[in-house]
Amino acid sequence: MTNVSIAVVGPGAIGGTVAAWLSHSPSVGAVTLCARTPLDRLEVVAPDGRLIQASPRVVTDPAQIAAPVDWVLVATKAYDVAAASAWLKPLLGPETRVAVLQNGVEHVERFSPFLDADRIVPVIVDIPAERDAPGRIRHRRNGTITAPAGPAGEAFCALFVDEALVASTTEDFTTAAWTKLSLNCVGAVNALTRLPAGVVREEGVEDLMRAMVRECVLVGRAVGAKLGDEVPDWVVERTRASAPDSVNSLLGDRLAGRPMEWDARNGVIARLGEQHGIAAPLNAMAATLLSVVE
Ligand SMILES: NC(=O)C1=CN([C@@H]2O[C@H](COP(=O)(O)OP(=O)(O)OC[C@H]3O[C@@H](n4cnc5c(N)ncnc54)[C@H](OP(=O)(O)O)[C@@H]3O)[C@@H](O)[C@H]2O)C=CC1
Ligand SMILES: CC(C)(CO)C(=O)C(=O)O
Repeated sequence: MTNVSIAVVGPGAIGGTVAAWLSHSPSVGAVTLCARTPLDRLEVVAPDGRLIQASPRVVTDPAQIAAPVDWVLVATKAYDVAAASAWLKPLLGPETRVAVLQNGVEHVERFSPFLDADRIVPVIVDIPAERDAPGRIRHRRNGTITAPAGPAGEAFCALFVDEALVASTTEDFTTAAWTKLSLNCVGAVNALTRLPAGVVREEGVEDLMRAMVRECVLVGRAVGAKLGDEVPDWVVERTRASAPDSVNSLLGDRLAGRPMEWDARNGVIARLGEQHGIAAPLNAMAATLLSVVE
């Protein structure tokens, strides 16, 4: 398919990065940014230092949408989904699909109150990106995008052509989502300490992170994810490999005084753990403390 029309709801760190790259994709026609805070254009510093620029149409009110699009990409934070859903009505035609680019494991559940579940394409993004100002983003390292196998997931992945964002489908989306949640749950350590990735090098922090991930692994297995015993070590290695000054999106929210995705990233482990008789006290504590300090 060529000349695909796309609307990105929530052009922040992830939405802005993806929109900038898609604006240069040969299969993509018009890109529209559905923003809460106005922005003039996108400038993304790519992992190799290139400046990727794009000037898509920016709208700040659903009334400004004149026609439906082929794809809606929602990249707001999980806690902004209800407000973001106001964009859906004018953007949806009979064939429109909605890709949800968010962290957590509840992409479909989050959007089900607002739209038919068969239109929703849940997407896992592993793209470290930091927004310095509206439309100004540092895309720190080449990223991956993972969607479920099937025609919709494949059509979505086909939009991405640059090696900076490698998109692929998986037959086992549950495992992909819980693997990413394993990585994300330890972000609470950064948000609670207000320290970037380098905090992993402080005494005792690696062990705390492994223990948090072990809870995630046990709950993930209970809901069908295939997570090996090596996942806690993998998370620590990945965190150690990040630039010590890199700021994950949870810490980014805390530093900016915004709400935080403590429920989507830690609370969910405790909630689903409780349903399956698995205690997850570290993640429960992280969620509670983050809810208090936000
Ligand atoms: N940043 C990262 O490195 C990664 C983030 N993620 C996940 O991706 C998702 C998005 O995160 P991220 O890009 O960091 O978040 P950001 O806070 O950078 O961006 C979210 C954007 O959504 C906008 N928004 C909120 N409500 C609305 C609304 N009603 N209508 C239109 N726009 C709205 C915000 O507007 P405003 O400009 O007013 O704040 C902001 O531009 C999260 O689930 C996160 O966990 C996943 C992988 C990596
Ligand atoms: C793992 C990481 C840091 C980047 O993909 C992320 O998911 C986030 O910042 O929320």
